[in-house]
Parts: sequence; structure tokens; C-alpha cells
Amino acid sequence: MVASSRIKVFVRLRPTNEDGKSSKNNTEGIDLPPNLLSLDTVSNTITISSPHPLRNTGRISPGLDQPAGSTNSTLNGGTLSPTTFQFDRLLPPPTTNSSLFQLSCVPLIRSALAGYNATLLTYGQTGAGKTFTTFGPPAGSGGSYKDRGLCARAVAGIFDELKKQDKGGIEVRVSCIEIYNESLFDLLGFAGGEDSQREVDDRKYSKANREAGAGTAVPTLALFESASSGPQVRGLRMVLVQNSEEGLNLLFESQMNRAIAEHQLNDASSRSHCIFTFHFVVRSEGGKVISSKLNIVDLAGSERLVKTEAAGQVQRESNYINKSLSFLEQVVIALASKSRDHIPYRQSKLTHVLKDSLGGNCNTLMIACVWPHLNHLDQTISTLKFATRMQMVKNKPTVNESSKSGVGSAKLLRQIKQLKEELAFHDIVSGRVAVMYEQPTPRDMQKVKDQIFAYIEDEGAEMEVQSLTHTRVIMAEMRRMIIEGKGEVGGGTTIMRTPRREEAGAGEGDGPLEPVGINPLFSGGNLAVEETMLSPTSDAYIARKKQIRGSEDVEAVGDEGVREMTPRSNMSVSPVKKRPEMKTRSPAGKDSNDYSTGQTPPPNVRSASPAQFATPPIKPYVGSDVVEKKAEFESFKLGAGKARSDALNRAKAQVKGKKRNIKELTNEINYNKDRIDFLMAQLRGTESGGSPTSPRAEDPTKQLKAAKKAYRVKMEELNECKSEYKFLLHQKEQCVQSLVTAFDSWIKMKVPEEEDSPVGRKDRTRAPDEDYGDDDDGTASPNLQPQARDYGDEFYSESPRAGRKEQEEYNKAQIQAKERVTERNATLKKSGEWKL
Ligand SMILES: Nc1ncnc2c1ncn2[C@@H]1O[C@H](COP(=O)(O)OP(=O)(O)OP(=O)(O)O)[C@@H](O)[C@H]1O
Repeated sequence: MVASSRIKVFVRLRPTNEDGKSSKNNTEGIDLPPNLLSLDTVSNTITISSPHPLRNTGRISPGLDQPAGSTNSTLNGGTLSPTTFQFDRLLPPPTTNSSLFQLSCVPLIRSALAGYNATLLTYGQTGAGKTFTTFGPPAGSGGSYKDRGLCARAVAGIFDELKKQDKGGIEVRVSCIEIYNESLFDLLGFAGGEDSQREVDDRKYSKANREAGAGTAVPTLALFESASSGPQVRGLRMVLVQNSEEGLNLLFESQMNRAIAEHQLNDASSRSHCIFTFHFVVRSEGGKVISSKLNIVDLAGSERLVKTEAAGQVQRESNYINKSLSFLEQVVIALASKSRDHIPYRQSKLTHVLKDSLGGNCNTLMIACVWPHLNHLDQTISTLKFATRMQMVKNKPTVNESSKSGVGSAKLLRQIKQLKEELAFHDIVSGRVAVMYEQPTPRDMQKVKDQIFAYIEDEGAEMEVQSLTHTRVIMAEMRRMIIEGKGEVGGGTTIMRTPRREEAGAGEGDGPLEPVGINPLFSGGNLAVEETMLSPTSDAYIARKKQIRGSEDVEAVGDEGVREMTPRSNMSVSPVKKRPEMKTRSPAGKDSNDYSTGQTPPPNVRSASPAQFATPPIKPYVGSDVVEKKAEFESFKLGAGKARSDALNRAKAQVKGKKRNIKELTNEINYNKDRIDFLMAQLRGTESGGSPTSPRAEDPTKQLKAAKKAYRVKMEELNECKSEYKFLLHQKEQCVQSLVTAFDSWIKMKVPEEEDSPVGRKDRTRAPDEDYGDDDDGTASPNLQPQARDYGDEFYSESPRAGRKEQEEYNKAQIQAKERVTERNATLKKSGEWKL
């Protein structure tokens, strides 16, 4: 019999201050008197009373609002006597994401890798810290790398764990679903290449979309129920990830696509539910397949419309959010009640998708986030009541094992076994040992790397290949190295080996160290700091750039992956600075370039680089239009877009600072490495009878030890710094996107569409060779495509008070933005760029 285990609940309290910092007056970071809220972190109880008895008691009905596990509140002379709740853990400020990860995520990762499904979900009112917990602080908010969320930590944690457990054969894929206004969207719908897989079949477009004949490229998803494996998402892209860097890039990618709207309570409120999933598959020799997944769910916040002053589109979203959370509550109530045999999972997409996690075969943990502020006490009580009910839900975690993996029939398995034996026999006869026929383990990979390095370092060396699999692995590894080394093998950047622990002095080996090849991108001497969060040639990066810049030549992207803040020109503003040359070599060998005059490129050029010319003939902006639009953008940055512009500047400054740190650390590492070489040469000289060191000088062996230690320490710091740098670059890109999107909406509201107006011009297409001039610090903006659901800051803050006309304009702008995305995606699909 399968043992059942109840859903665990942690309660996390955010610091009271609006800026997210702990209060100076209160060591706990909570500015509430103990008669309203008191915590006991030993018994994990929280006692709370509301100063608003009517609000608190208004919804209480026996057995519904007063869940078992909490002591009853009673009216006492007009005020409420306190209610006490008990949870698995109570996490007051200053609980960090780092410690929360250890407590919550690590056990779930382990259980998922052992074959059990696992879910971590965050729940709570808007602004209570759900997104901070799952995905970290919003970009440009000043939040730092050390605050990064559980999801980013899980990516790294999973690969660490795989390494620790030496589990080379596990296939890891990631997917990301957004549930927005009761529709499912694939947030990685654009990112997959050959290494991605679609669930069930390859129908990526919803039936409704196809029937409508429009919007065919919007990666909406359909949900259906499979008799054997429960709810499945049809068309979901699940991208294969080989290492944590790839995983992080996909995570960033998905979050960039997530709709963010502003409203009064939370500057970066998530208007959707988001489910980031890691899928694991282990295929054993006997044909058994164990599959499991880890879901990390960031639920949208419940909100009181009166408090958020939401209106228009935002209000509609709030209604959807509140409705789906209320269905979630109904499911939880039904599951917690012994007498209910029907659980209304199918009432909403959210509960349907989460069916496994609620009352299913999953290890589930909920982190209830609360905002312990006087204004939010009633919402806090609601959250705690819901959390208490959640604790009563029982799941039955089981290992998901199957033997029908497509090759699982007994006959096929027998055949495979025979063939393997045959192969082994041939290997023995031909004197070959340990031939690689299957997925390499980490140890195999290390051997492959060594083989490649030996091949590169020694001109006369030959590369011995054992099997087709081995050849493929070598090619893939070389490709990866070249990509990371920016393709300059034998040129400015040399592929260098990352020093292994022993070489950095961790072991006793005294062999000479490689030149400081800390990483091909940080190579010593000729420092090449990694310039972009996504490797500029990585699939995910290219996909992203294609997505946001349409058919533009993505390789023209600047150093830091983002360019100077010129708004996207296909909306309303064109570049001002350099007009770039997009050189394409014609068959005649001449450089054909500059189609900026609107000329359609000749057919030979089209075929030479379809990506560059996938858009229809282009009508560029010229002369004063450009200047005017640029001026509009500048005025936007000083006025309505100031907060976003400031956030971007802060993010840029952080990136610069981190880059400086990396340079300094690299210099120190180079210094230590030179010193180690020097001391080793000295020691070798002494051993071979060379001149002895002065008796007053410190023992060179000791010095060598110290230098190695310093080298190791700096290397660790550098690795940390590199991760932080990538994180900051990602944040900067988010700020860019946010500013550009806001500008688009702003300009649209400001200038109604007029054919003759440069900023309101209907023809928003642009020349393929437009450039985005570098700004002072060398950063530049990508040509971001509009997001279907972005909101300009001043619109949102104005919209509740704005008149009907403005509101209509606002809604119209939203619809048009959606149409533009749809149109652009359709073009991409037609041009074949959809499948990267
Ligand atoms: N534990 C915490 N420590 C520091 N800052 C926090 C913490 N929790 C939340 N914050 C800050 O509070 C603000 C709101 O948090 P967050 O966006 O995570 O809320 P949310 O619950 O996801 O809201 P919504 O449902 O509207 O998206 C953010 O600026 C965040 O940085």
C-alpha cells in the first residue's frame, strides 16, 4: 500500500517595509504590536487578530472559514480574540532565499531525482513576496544576486545533485507554462531547437487559433486528460538542458516573456500563474523508464480590487486571478473534507494542471507568503486559513515507473540485449575496451574533454573515435567549446582548459598549471569578459533575439547583448546614430549592403541570408522623423518613464561594477598563477642542484602552498562573480524591455495614429539594417517586439482615473500590441525561423 503524506506548508513573512527592507525599529522586520501578531518559531505558530472584526468575521461559516488546526476567533466586546495557526515552518524576516532553498527545495529536488513528482507552490496576497520567493527580486529594484529565487537555485541545485549522485544518464528537460486569463501559454514556445520535445504531439497551435486562421504563431496550449498519466498539456515545449547555464538561460527567457502589469500595491505584479517544470527521465537497462517532475509554481496574487484600484484590462485580469484562486480553494476544501467524493479539478485551468500536486501522487510543499502589515491583516488571516486547509490535503507520492517507453516490448528488449552482447563480443575480439555506446557519464565527459584538449594542444595528435555515439559526443563538446570561446579557436581567444581541482592546488599534484584559462571567456592575459548573459551564439539567445527583433540579423547585437536605449523602431522610433552596414557577400564576391533606402534586396541576397530579409519590403524612417522620435524617447525617459529609466541606469551600473570585479579578480588570479609557476620553477631548480634560495627567504614550499591557496580562493570568488554577472545582465535586459514596452504604449496614447505623423505612422516596419547606436557605456537596446500584455507605467497609474475615452484608447492599444505580435510571429513562422 502506498503511504500517504500530507501537503507541507511553510509560512514566510515578508519584511513590513514597502521597500522590502527590514524595519530599523523592529528586529524582526515586522512593525506590528504583539497583540495583533505574534510568532513562535519553536512551535511554528502564529497568533493573529484583526482590528477589523466585521471584515474578519464576515465570511466565517462553520467548517469553511474556520479550518481545523486553527483555534477559533471569537468576538469579545467588539474586538476579535486572537486566532492561532500552526504550520510546518514559520519563516519570519530576515529569512533569505538561500536558507529557504535549503529547507524547501533541496528535499524536493532529491525526491524528484529519486522518481517522485514534486511541487513547490507559493500562495498569498499580491505583494506578499511570492515572485520574490520563486524568481527573486524584480529587475532594477536594487535586489542582488544573493536574493535570487528558488527556481534559479533549483537549476543549479539539480545539476549539483546529479554530479554528486554521479547520475549521468538522467535526461533533464524544462518547460514553462503561464496561465493568463484562463488561457495556457508556452513561455518557452520560442526557445526550443532540435533539442526540444513536444508533449504528446507537435500541434503547437490551439484549435481555436487555427480555426480563426490568425495568430497561428501564438504558442497557446491545450489541456487534456490522459487515462494513464493524468492531465497533460498538449503542444508544450520541453527543452533539453545539459547544464545549469542552459537551464538558467531558459529560466530567464521564460521570465522575460511573462506579463507584468503595474498597479498600486506592487510595482511588478505578476498578472498570471506561472509553472516552471523540470522533467526527469531515467531509462534503465531493463527497459524501465522512470519519469518524474519538479514543478515550481508562482501563483498570481489574490487581490482586493478596492485596494489595488484596478480598472480596465487590469481589472479583468484581477477577476480571472481571483476566480481561479477561488476554484483552487474549492478544490482544497473538497480534498480536505472526508465526505466529498467529487473534486472539481476541471473548474479552472490552474486546478486542472495542478491535479497531480493536489491530492495526487506528488510531494507537495506550499509556501504561504504573508505581508504582516496593519493594512493587510485581513488578507493575512485569509491566507493563513487557506494554508491551514492545505495542510490537511493528503497526497500519495509514488515512483512513476513504466516499461512502455516505445521500445519497451519484451521482444524489442530481447533484441537490444542480443545486439549489445554481439557488440561487446566484437569489441573483445578487436581488443577494444570501454567503448561508449550510450549517454556519457560525467566521468566519460571528462575523458572526452581531455581527449579534445590533447588533440588541440598537440598538432600531431590523432583523435581516436570508438563509436558513433562517441563521435557525436566529441563533436557536441567541441561545438560547445567553440561557442563559449566565441569561435576564435586559434585566433585571439584560445580554447583553454578549466583547471581541475588538483591543478589549482586542491590536490597534491605539482604539475605546471595551464595558463589561466579560467574559462575561455575569461582567459588570462587577453581578458575577454563574458559579454552576454546568453552566449551570443547559443540557441536560446538567438531564439530570444529573433523573437524580440523579428527578422533582424541577430549577430548585429552589441557587446552586452543589449544596446543603447533607443526604442524599438518598428513601433515608432528609429535609430539616430550610425547607420550600419549589413554586409552580405554576393556570389560575385562583392559586399552588398545598405538596403536602407527601402530597396528590396536582390534575390541572391535573400537566399544568402533569409533571416535578414524575412520581412516584407521595408519603409525606413528618415531624417527629422528619426530625430523627433528620439526626442520623444528622451522626454519619456525624463518624465513618465523616469522610474524605469532610473532602474535601467542602476542595473547598468551594477553590471559595470561586476565587470570591474571580474577584471580585478582575473588580475589577481593571473598574479597568483605567475607566482605559482615561478615558485615551482625555483623548487625544481633547487632539486636539480641549482642555486639554493637565501636562508632568510621563506621556505618556497610554504610560499607555494600559500600561493595555491590564494589561487583557489580567488577562483571560487571569480566563479561566484561570473554567476552574479550573468544574473545582473539578465536583470538589465528586463529593465530594457520594461522601458521600451512602456515607451511604446506611451507614444501610442500620446499621439493617435495619423498617417502623416512620424510617431503615429501606421507603417511601423523598418529597414533590416537599422542599427542601434552604442551609448556611453557601450550598452545598447535590443529591438524589442511588443509584448501582448504590457502596460505603460503612466497608463496604468492614470487608467483608474482616466475618462472612458482614454480607457478605450488604452484597451485598443493593448489589442493592437497583441495583433502586432501575432503578425510578426506569423511572418517568422512562414520564413521558417520558427523552428530554430
Ligand atoms: N522576503 C522579502 N525580502 C525582501 N523583499 C521582499 C520580500 N518579499 C517581497 N519583497 C519585496 O516586495 C515586493 C513585492 O514582492 P513580490 O513581487 O514577490 O510579490 P508577489 O506576492 O509576487 O505579488 P504579485 O502577486 O502581485 O505578483 C517586491 O519588491 C519584493 O522585492
